[in-house]
Amino acid sequence: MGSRILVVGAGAVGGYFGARMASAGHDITFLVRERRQQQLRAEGLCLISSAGDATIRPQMVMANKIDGPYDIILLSVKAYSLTAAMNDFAPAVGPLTRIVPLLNGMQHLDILADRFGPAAIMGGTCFIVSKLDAQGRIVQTGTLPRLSVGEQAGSDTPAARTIAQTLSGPGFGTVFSTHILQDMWDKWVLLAALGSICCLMRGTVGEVSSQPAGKAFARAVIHECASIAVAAGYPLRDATLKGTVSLLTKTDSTLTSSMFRDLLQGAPVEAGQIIGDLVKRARAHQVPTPLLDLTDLNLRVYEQQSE
Ligand SMILES: NC(=O)C1=CN([C@@H]2O[C@H](COP(=O)(O)OP(=O)(O)OC[C@H]3O[C@@H](n4cnc5c(N)ncnc54)[C@H](OP(=O)(O)O)[C@@H]3O)[C@@H](O)[C@H]2O)C=CC1
Ligand SMILES: CC(C)(CO)C(=O)C(=O)O
Repeated sequence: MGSRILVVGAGAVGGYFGARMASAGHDITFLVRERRQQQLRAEGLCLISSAGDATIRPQMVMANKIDGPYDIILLSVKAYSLTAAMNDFAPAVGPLTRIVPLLNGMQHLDILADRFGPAAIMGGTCFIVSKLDAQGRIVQTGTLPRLSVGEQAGSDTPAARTIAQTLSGPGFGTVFSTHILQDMWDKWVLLAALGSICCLMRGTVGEVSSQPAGKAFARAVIHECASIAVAAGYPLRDATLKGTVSLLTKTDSTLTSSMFRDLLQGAPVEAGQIIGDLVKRARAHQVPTPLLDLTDLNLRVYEQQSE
């Protein structure tokens, strides 16, 4: 019998990967709340995607109807929804359940381990540019999305490989990683730098980099983020760092971070998870981060205005 998979968060990320896996025949159930359930019942779960549009009729469950443990929980809520989500999906966690979080940043790993035990929590990360439109459809743009999963300890076990094989489908690539914490740090450096570039300058990568001082600014932000990774014991490989610099200094790039897109819509942002936690780690290692401090301040003011 195949694994029972609960996707927690039928939004831009979980909805995309979950729908793709469901269309490949995996046993996928989405944990949803009232409003999203009604929307998905009425319209289906619709993907508008560079990898091909699709609409599925998703299998859904509300928190009070969870009927026992699932084998895998794919977690894709925003960081500020994590505590409430953990309370909601707790009945789906049994002694053998593995939780694969796709949140950006790192601090959710400790929060999840405190609640469900370290053995339940795998490492995970994803590359996807997606958002929900006004009708609740998932709009994915750009290159083929990718999901990476692995044991936090880096062990290569048949069980972990099976989970990676299970979390697969058309319309995205899956990587089984034996260095998932490094992958998560690599992604965090990229994302914190991208978030800082876009949020501080209120523009796309290309809009910033095509200004005279833009590339130097982008490089300085990346350097700050990367130096925190070094101090934390997860230095980026030269090729990874070069790739990040190249991606974030392209003058014709329309890339933005999901945090910036949220900010433009006046929505809550994951400032604490993506920037605040990185600044905290920088202070702990005495790494100076004047540009990230500015982003942190900028986003705190935004959050205060939104209260
Ligand atoms: N979007 C992107 O391009 C990328 C995002 N990420 C990361 O992925 C994570 C998820 O982001 P994203 O998918 O964009 O966010 P979205 O806001 O699009 O989706 C989050 C979903 O979680 C649901 N949710 C929250 N709490 C609960 C709960 N208690 N029970 C059930 N559902 C719940 C929300 O449902 P409801 O409608 O009920 O509020 C919403 O549909 C973030 O950490 C983000 O940084 C990573 C890579 C790219
Ligand atoms: C860096 C990027 C665009 C890639 O997935 C992302 O994670 C985000 O915007 O949240």
